[in-house]
Amino acid sequence: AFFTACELEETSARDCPIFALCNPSTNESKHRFIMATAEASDHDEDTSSIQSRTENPAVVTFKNLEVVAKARKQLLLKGISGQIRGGFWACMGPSGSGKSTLLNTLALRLDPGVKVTGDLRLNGRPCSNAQLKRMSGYVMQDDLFNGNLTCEEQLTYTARLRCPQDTSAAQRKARVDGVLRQVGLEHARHTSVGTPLKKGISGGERKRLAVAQELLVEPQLLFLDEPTTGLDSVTALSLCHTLRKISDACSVICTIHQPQSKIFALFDNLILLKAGDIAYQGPAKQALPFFESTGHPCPPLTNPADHLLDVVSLTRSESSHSLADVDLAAERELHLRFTRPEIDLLHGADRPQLPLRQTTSWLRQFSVLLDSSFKEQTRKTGMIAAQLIQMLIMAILIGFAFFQIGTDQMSVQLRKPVLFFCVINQGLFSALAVINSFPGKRMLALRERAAGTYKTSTYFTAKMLAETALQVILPIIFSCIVYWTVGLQPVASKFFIFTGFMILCSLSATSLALLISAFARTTDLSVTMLPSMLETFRLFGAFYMPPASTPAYFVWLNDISYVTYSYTGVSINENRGLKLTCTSDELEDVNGQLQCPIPDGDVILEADGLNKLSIGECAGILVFYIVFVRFLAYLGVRFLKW
Ligand SMILES: Nc1ncnc2c1ncn2[C@@H]1O[C@H](COP(=O)(O)OP(=O)(O)OP(=O)(O)O)[C@@H](O)[C@H]1O
Repeated sequence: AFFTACELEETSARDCPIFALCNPSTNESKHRFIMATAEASDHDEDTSSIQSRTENPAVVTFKNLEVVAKARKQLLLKGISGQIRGGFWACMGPSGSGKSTLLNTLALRLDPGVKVTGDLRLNGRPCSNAQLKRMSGYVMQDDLFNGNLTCEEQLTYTARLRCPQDTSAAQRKARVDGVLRQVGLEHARHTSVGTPLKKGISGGERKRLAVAQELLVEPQLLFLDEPTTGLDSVTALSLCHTLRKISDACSVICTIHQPQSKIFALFDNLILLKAGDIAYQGPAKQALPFFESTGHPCPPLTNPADHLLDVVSLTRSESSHSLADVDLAAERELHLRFTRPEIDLLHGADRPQLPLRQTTSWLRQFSVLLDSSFKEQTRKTGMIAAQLIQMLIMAILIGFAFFQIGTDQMSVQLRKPVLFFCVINQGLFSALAVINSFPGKRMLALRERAAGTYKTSTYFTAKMLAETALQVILPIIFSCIVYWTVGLQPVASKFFIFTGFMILCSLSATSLALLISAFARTTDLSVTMLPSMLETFRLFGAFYMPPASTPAYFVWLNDISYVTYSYTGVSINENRGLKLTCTSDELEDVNGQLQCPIPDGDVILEADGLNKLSIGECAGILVFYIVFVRFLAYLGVRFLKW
């Protein structure tokens, strides 16, 4: 009775969700009507059967679009053609059929590993990457945020970065409030997004926040890569209801795996892919009748989306059972029936050029990013506390293990390892902190760059500056404890120089960690590479193997190790002017004069070959090292896209 009621009133499928399940009693009559439309549309040159509720939608037209994976020469999209024009579009297909490839190709977010040929037009005109990203939004499958910011702060920073520079603070606030309302996130505006250590908004709310970010600048096209993945059915449906509402104002196209029937009923149009080719393209509601006409009726009470996926997942090996002939015939029929639409590449060319979003200046981007990075840093209280406690424990351990080493002959044996250990310690902890956090941030930066939000250079400079604060404060505290507990030379200038080297050492190690993260990309690979790099630099760090005794073929390792310059710097600082004492038993006769075996620090420096450079030269080399290695890391983030 319910089906009949829906049918009689000609209620749309989305208003009558159960109708979305295949209903044998209605298929036949509907079929006749829809096939007529489908047949008519076969000859419809401009694919006019496309369902659009969007006023003046942007028209994306693609013709003979071919995508080839360069390495394997594999055809990922097989010369497909179509048009996207307003409404809520779903791109469905079995896993590996090319959904993400198509979405990324249309959004011009191309993987460097693929080659694309064919025509792609926006409102009948060729469109550059810069143009498209200024008028479209793209929601990735893995939404990335600054987890320590609240939803409202996240959107406010994005609005400051993406809205035209002359937008007033009040206008931005109104826009942020508007999108929070639009995506149903008002209740969570003051909740932080969350980090692995601190629970924040839910998975569904994260997706909504990702959509809200894109809506801030009123895009004409919104691309979403599997927005419902990882969400429960109720949350997924609610998100799709929101997306459908959004599609009243802009074309929304998403890839989706296996939508429940209620979600399927929300789609206006469908692109169904099968092994890189389009098996169906057109109104979502006409998909079932179309496939029925090709010999694939939807079994009773089956989710239409499941049925469509079953049909396009048919393989010849699967069909080699008793129904083989029927299946093969049906598959052939499917190919014959779906005539590729005639695509008019110039469709929409008569419209005025779509307005481009203005970009913000470098300085504006820098100040917003610096502000948000500082805020993020100050909120990482757990992480900062852990680093502080770790540093305090190490400083106290070193301080009391080498407590007041004094100036006797024995102190020579203790002075070298304590100085070297301080250098190593400063490098290790700061480098580990960076290596664990940077790869995630790098992905966020790449996403924002792809969206045209900010430049890599602004992001990198702001982030470096914000993080340097912590990398400077911790070594200062460390130095204050260790220097006086160990009893190094009690001279103020020497204490400041020692502290300066601890800071330079910490910054050098973090620079190295940044470089590794920038090239290795993932935390796993970075964590694997960092220790071997640090160990190499420790081995060739002028302590175990003084420069004078380093084999000639390894001298270059000595030269590129930041440990060499840090250790040499603190050694010169500590040993210059150091007068060593000895007991009367230890006195030696040298040229008729009684003196200590090692009378002063200069003898130690000479014996270890550490007197080739001055303190200023060591500090200068470290400053150059920090700038150079960070510049290389920037190039890695800027140009490597793997
Ligand atoms: N850069 C690339 N190099 C080589 N092969 C690629 C590349 N990108 C995608 N592919 C291959 O293209 C095919 C389609 O991939 P795509 O990610 O588009 O599929 P999908 O339909 O989105 O799959 P899923 O639903 O599982 O995410 C897959 O076989 C994939 O391995």
